[in-house]
Amino acid sequence: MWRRVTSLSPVISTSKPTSLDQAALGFKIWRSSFSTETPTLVKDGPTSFKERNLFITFVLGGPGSGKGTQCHKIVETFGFKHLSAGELLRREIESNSEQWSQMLNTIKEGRIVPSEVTVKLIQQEMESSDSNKFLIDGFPRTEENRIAFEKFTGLEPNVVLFFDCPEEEMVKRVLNRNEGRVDDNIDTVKKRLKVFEILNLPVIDYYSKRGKLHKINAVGTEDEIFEKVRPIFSACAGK
Ligand SMILES: Nc1ncnc2c1ncn2[C@@H]1O[C@H](COP(=O)(O)OP(=O)(O)O)[C@@H](O)[C@H]1O
Ligand SMILES: O=c1ccn([C@@H]2O[C@H](COP(=O)(O)OP(=O)(O)O)[C@@H](O)[C@H]2O)c(=O)[nH]1
Ligand SMILES: [Mg+2]
Repeated sequence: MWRRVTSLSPVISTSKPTSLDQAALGFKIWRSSFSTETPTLVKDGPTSFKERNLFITFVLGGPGSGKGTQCHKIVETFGFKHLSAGELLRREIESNSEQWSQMLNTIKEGRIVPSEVTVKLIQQEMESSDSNKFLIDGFPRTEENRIAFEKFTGLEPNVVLFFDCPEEEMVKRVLNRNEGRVDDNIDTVKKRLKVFEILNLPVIDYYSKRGKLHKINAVGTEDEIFEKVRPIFSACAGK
């Protein structure tokens, strides 16, 4: 039986760091030097971020819920710069960066890469872009990701989108995605769904409580879903 993973009152506490939660899920933990108390990135972010008056959108949802697809439509219509956290990690793996094999194993097992790595990649992309409107797709995945992003960039999202999709539909879409991804197989998808429920729903809950969350029913055609997304940005973009 598939369930709809939309409960916003998770049994798991929202305030604990992910390493414990990942351990609770039975995962081996990728030990990183990272701790939110010992930053290796620039704490509070580069001053240029504050001067740039950025508009940040986080795009969340389970695997296959349509985040990337809707981001492309938002970019076409509203001209955001799209940063997919998963794509940035896959690019790092392909470039044989220092920790590529740990990243690859983490993704294969559906676990979450340490915040230090992901935040650094996102921050670098934001620094090198002229855009002042960013769609950050598939991040933050955990409360620890969220806290690390805020701490190191000094930024918070203006808007958070949550594509709410039944598990059965997400599984069907992922297994038909056909992009040759190492994590698009039934075993990894089951793990990713579990990780989504335990680690990502608390982040969604956090933004819901702060009035930033736009929950969108992600069942329907791509165009039907985009018609629910459009009004969220029309108000600020005049379209
Ligand atoms: N509304 C939709 N209905 C059916 N298939 C969809 C829909 N939106 C996206 N897809 C397809 O589902 C797969 C997963 O979509 P994607 O945007 O990559 O999701 P995510 O980034 O959330 O994992 C892709 O093959 C995509 O073409
Ligand atoms: O902030 C992130 C984003 C992605 N991932 C890893 O990258 C995988 C693929 O992420 P992506 O967003 O591309 O997957 P999608 O949800 O779009 O299918 C995830 O399962 C994680 O293993 C991660 O560790 N941290
Ligand atoms: Mg995606």
